[in-house]
Amino acid sequence: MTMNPRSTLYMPAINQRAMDKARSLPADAVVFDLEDAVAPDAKELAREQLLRQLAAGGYGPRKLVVRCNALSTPWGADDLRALAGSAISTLCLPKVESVGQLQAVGNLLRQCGRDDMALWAMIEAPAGVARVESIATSDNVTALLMGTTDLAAELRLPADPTRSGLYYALGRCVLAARLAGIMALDGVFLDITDTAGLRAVCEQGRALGFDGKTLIHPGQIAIANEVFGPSAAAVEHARCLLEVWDEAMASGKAVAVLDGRLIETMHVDEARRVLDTAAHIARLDQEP
Ligand SMILES: CC(C)(COP(=O)(O)OP(=O)(O)OC[C@H]1O[C@@H](n2cnc3c(N)ncnc32)[C@H](O)[C@@H]1OP(=O)(O)O)[C@@H](O)C(=O)NCCC(=O)NCCSC(=O)C[C@H](O)C(=O)O
Ligand SMILES: [Mg+2]
Repeated sequence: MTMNPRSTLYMPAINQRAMDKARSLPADAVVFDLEDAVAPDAKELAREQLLRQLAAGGYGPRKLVVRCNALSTPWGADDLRALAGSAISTLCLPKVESVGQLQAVGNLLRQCGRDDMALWAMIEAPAGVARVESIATSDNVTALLMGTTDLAAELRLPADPTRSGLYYALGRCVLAARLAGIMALDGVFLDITDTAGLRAVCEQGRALGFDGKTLIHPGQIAIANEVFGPSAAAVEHARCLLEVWDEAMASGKAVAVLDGRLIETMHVDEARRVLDTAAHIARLDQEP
C-alpha cells in the first residue's frame, strides 16, 4: 500500500479473536502488539501465536506491522530474530529515544539477513521528542508514531481533552516527519465509548498535520477514515482544479485561476495527491 494509513489499529498479539477479526475490519493498517498489551508471562506465547497468524495471512490490502519489545527488555532481541524470518516488512519500535537504539535494531536485523525492514519509530518519551529530527532521518525509518499515553505520563500532564500540554511535542514531531519526508501518525484515544471525543481529537490531529490516527478498537476506525480521508467536496475540488489547470496549460497559458483564486503548482500536486488517495480508497472499499 502506498497511501498513508488513515486508520492504524493496534491489537494485542495474544488476542487471537482480535487478530482474526482484523482480517475483515476497514483499517488501513494493523499493528500486532507484542509490547505493552502483552503481559510479561505471555510474551513468548504471543510471539508464537503471531508468527502463525502472519503465516496464515488473509489480511488483503491492509498494511501489517508488528510492535516489538524494546531491545533493552528480555524479549526484544528474540522478537527481532523471529520477525526477521517472517514476511513482515515493517516493525514498530516503542519508546525510541535515540538514533543509537535504531542502529542497534538495524544491526541485529542485518545479522539475520534483513536490511529491508522499514521501521516505525514511536515517540513517547521526552528524549524522543528532543531528538526527533535525527530519529526521523535515521536509516529505514518511514513513520513517526506518537505514543501520547506514555508521553503525557512522562511529562506529568493533567488529564485534558484539549491535549494542550502535548501541542509542542505533536507539532515538533509533524515538522520532523515533514522535513524527513516520512509519515506522522497521531496517538491513541483511550475512551472507546466516546465517539464525539474521538472525532474532536482526530480533527485536531488532522489540523496539526498528522496523516492518520492510531486506534485501539474497531469502533474507532470509521471516524478516523472519515476525518483523515479526503471529503467528497475535496475530491470534487481537486478534479475541477486539475481540469482548469490542464486546459490552461494546453492553451499555452502560464497561469490558471479557479473560483477567482490563482492556482499554483503546489495546489496541482496536492490535487493529484487527493485524487490518488481517493482512487486508492475506492480500491480498498472493493476488497474484502
Ligand atoms: C480495549 C479492549 C480491551 C476492549 O476489548 P473488548 O472488551 O473485547 O471490546 P469489545 O467487546 O467492544 O470488542 C468487540 C469485538 O471487537 C474485537 N476487538 C476489540 N478490540 C479489537 C482490536 N483492537 N482489534 C481487533 N479486534 C478487536 C473483539 O475481539 C470483539 O470481537 P467479536 O467478539 O468477534 O465481535 C480492546 O479493544 C483492546 O485490547 N484494544 C487494543 C489495546 C492495545 O493494543 N493496546 C496497545 C496499543 S496502544 C498503546 O500502547 C499506547 C501507546 O504506546 C502510548 O503510549 O500512547
Ligand atoms: Mg506507549
